[in-house]
Amino acid sequence: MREAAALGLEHVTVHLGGRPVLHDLSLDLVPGEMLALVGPNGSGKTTALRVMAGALEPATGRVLLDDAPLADRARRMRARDVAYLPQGFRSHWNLTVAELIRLGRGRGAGWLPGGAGAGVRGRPVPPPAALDLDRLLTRRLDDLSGGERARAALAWALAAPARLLLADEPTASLDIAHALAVMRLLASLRGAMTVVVVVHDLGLALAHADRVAVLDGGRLRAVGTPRAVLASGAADDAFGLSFRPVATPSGTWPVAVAPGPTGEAMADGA
Ligand SMILES: Nc1ncnc2c1ncn2[C@@H]1O[C@H](COP(=O)(O)OP(=O)(O)OP(=O)(O)O)[C@@H](O)[C@H]1O
Repeated sequence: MREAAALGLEHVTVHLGGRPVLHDLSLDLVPGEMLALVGPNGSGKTTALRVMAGALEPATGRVLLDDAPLADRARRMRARDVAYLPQGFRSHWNLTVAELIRLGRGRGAGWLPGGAGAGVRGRPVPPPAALDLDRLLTRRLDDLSGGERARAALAWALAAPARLLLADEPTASLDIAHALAVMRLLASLRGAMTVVVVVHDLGLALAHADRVAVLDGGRLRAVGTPRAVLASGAADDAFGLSFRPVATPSGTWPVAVAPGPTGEAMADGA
């Protein structure tokens, strides 16, 4: 099996529209980990992901993939190692779901229709059913709902042979059950792939990621285990809310909670 990718950002600064958007961002991904990137709107999550994907050149600093500058890698080689799922991904063509997935495979991978267990160069490839796509394979993208299209887009990204997945809000348009299924699926790829996922639902992020990175105002405010990040207060500061872990009937999940509209927690039994 090929090793999961190691990626590092070294003192990355990005300016967009004449404004600094990322400030001196340094972050090392642990090979095979799942890292959730969280932060308020406009905090720089998409920009950071684009830099990691090599889609955006930093003004200063550099990006290393397996200890070599990403910028030195030919675009085609980059695509073989890094699967980047942009926010609100749209295909140029009105393909069927199966065709879109084949397009992903065209980046050198092998999608296995309906087959689980086998994989791409040793990496397991989830079957379409893992994204609830098995009944949608012959449907065209324009005829799908937003959430169905989002799941097809993730399948496209996962069909690549990449060892690093950069997924920008893959759960944004999904219902709670599909969002949970996607996070569980990404978590199941740990070890074989390094996964960075931008997610707005802090509960999902904290419950599934090995580590969480909090961006705020283009700066990295905290990075660490969900428990440590929650305890650091970085999320509270970034969002201006109060989050805390709660015990659930299924165990001690670090679920993020915020006050209700009145500023009060919901009363027991309400
Ligand atoms: N092309 C651009 N030109 C100028 N400013 C930009 C450009 N793209 C993004 N920005 C600005 O950069 C900042 C970071 O944007 P980015 O998309 O990285 O944020 P984000 O954390 O992903 O936000 P969201 O949660 O809303 O998706 C924002 O203030 C945004 O307005």
